[in-house]
Amino acid sequence: MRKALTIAGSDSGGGAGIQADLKTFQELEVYGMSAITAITAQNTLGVQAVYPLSVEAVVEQIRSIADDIGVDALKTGMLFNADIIQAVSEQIILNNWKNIVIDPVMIAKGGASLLQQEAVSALKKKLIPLSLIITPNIPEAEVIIDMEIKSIKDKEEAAKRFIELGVKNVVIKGGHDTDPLETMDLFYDGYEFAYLKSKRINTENTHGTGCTFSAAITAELAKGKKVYDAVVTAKDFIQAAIEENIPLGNGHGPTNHWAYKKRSSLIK
Ligand SMILES: Nc1ncnc2c1ncn2[C@@H]1O[C@H](COP(=O)(O)OP(=O)(O)O)[C@@H](O)[C@H]1O
Ligand SMILES: Cc1ncc(COP(=O)(O)OP(=O)(O)O)c(N)n1
Repeated sequence: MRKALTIAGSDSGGGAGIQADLKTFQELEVYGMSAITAITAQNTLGVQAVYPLSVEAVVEQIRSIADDIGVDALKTGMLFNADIIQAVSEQIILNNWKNIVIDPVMIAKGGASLLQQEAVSALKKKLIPLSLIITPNIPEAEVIIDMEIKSIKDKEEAAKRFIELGVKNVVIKGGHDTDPLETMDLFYDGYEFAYLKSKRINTENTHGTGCTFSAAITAELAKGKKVYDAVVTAKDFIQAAIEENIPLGNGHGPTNHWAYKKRSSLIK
């Protein structure tokens, strides 16, 4: 059984964070494990409260997993502060883990901050150089790379600058693109660009799309897929999950983690 770890925050509403990651791991048939960095009180309307855990609590969870079960691939989501980023980076080096997916979560849909501003520098200096792939949305890429992204050319330039930070691959996601009909995720491995396009689904229920997308990449890497192939599967997974989104609550509802597998079994 292949094993995937998520180091991220808990979303009590179940649409994003640890909960979205574990649902995705399950659907893609890898064994899911978690190290929780923060507990959020959250629902479809937004984040009502954030309770970060201590560095010690985060490290102890990672150690318990590393010492006994092992990890084939891991992703990070909400890391909240520079001390947690430093500690997670140290654990990655100590365990010589290579299949590292960074979802540089910064701000939730309702505007709540999930990463302290001063932690961006630790993310750039400590964690990004250790990672196999990073999956920023456009606002996150703009903060990390410190440039405006308005066009495909800008996305390409930002992708090149990510590689200069030491990460091996990057996907700049297109959920925040202005095109009303299409989303385009730009993949770059330092050599070639690939443009992953899909029909934009007209829905408010997109809570947790970034978490689910990066968790799907992690699951596929854990199974031994090549990076680009993992990204292509993740794009199909998130497209199906958004198309069959679940209208729960009064705000941004979650995506449907069952949709991809349900469709695959119908195709067989
Ligand atoms: N309305 C939509 N229709 C189709 N795909 C979408 C839509 N919104 C987001 N996506 C896809 O979901 C994934 C997450 O993207 P994005 O929303 O940019 O991330 P985040 O949740 O981190 O802000 C990407 O693959 C993106 O193309
Ligand atoms: C605990 C937690 N982690 C991450 C997020 C952000 O998730 P994301 O997939 O970027 O989705 P939205 O916040 O845009 O819906 C979160 N909200 N909570």
